[in-house]
Amino acid sequence: MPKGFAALSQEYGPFCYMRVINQDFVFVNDLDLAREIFENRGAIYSHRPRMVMMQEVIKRDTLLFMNYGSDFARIRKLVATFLNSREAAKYWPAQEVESLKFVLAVQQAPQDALQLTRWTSTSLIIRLLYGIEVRDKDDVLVCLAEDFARITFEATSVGGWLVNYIPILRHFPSWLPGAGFKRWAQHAQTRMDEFALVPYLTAKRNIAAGSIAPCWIVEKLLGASEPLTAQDEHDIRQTATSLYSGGSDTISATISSFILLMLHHPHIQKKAQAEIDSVTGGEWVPGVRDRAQFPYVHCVVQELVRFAPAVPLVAHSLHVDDNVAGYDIPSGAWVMANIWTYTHDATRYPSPEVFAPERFMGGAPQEDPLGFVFGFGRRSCPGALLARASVFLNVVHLLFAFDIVPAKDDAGMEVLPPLEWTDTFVAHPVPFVCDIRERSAGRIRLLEHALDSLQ
Ligand code: HEM
Repeated sequence: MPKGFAALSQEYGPFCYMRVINQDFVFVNDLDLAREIFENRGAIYSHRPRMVMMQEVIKRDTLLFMNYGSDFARIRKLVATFLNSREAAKYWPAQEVESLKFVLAVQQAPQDALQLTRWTSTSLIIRLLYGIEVRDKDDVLVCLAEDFARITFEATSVGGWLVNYIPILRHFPSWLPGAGFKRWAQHAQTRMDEFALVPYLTAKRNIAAGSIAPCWIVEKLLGASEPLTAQDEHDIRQTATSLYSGGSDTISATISSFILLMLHHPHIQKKAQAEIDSVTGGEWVPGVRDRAQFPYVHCVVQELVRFAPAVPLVAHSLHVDDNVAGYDIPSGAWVMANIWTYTHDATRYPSPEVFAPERFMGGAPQEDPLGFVFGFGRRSCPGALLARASVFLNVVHLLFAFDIVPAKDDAGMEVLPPLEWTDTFVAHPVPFVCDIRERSAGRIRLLEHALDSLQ
């Protein structure tokens, strides 16, 4: 999908307009224009489009789907009590624990590396929000996060549901012929309710039993100076669900992309490992506070999010007609930030199809994609700092411990999986196999020791 939309941009330029049935779509294909629209004109362009299936049939009210207004402001303010730049370092120890657990689990079951990326990202967010430990990759909370991501994609896919274009259909009873979408929605709603309620009710039970680890929910439920109203509790639950849904799939996709890209670029893998080895001597395990000592690893992370942005396309909307650079943008249009196109713009990133961390080094580095792959303006990703620290940790710990190499087929030939990504809202590499080999037993012992000292 992103490549398809990028092709549209090459054909039609910085703006591309299309109408599907009765719905207007505007693709913003140029980064400067995106900044003008989503940042300078953020007071107008911070709504989300009307997505009837998601918002009104399945009735999801997570932050990602909320309109800009007073409810949004209230939830975003609560989000800021969990994620803000002053408190980011507070989470580093937990992030280091989760990253080390992840790498040690990969050592035990390298064939499960991709599923383990889902486990580690879900585990981190669940632990910080709800104080619950997610024990393994088959845990119900990991499955719920996976289902949430799948249902979100299916419910919001453009052209997927007639009800998105003819909203009155949402009033059809589910037994009528042609109302199969209602039955699908009922199932989706049940699953999404479970996603919101299972961790929340588990945390509340643990609070009642006096057996909960420090976490955001405890701070909010027990730390309030006045008794909580039903609205307060609803907001706390909604905020936690918003963060759980925003955080689990995106980091997992980024780390899976990293593994795939390392298979294709062994010389870059070796260069990053050489940096890690020269700094650590292979004798200590890096943490978040050591980031500045690994400039090349940082460039690998920048190139990773440029080459394979986890969220390649983002929809904003507006509630008044507007005109930008001579183009009319009608009220209610889906105004799409075509992030994949910005990261593959050859005028900004020469030879964009080449994976080259070196583009961010030297006296004239190319623009840092971390400045825009998390979105724009008032809707930009609140989890960016947390994500940046976790991606760094996962990358540096994987490279410290392993060589990531192609698997071999029955004839002993190396199999290099294709560089292909799913066309879902969060883009994962198409599932692939690879071989992940320990660099030395001593390094694994160091990781175990680092984990013991943090727990
Ligand atoms: C590599 C990891 C991540 C990437 C690439 C990413 C990217 C994005 C993007 C592009 C948006 C939409 C911004 C816009 O509309 O302009 C977004 C929204 C959001 N993200 Fe992230 N994200 C990541 C990790 C996280 C994490 C770890 C969390 C939570 C802990 C999170 C929570 C959210 C939420 C709640 C929203 C909705 C914000 C709103 O609608 O106001 N994200 N993210």
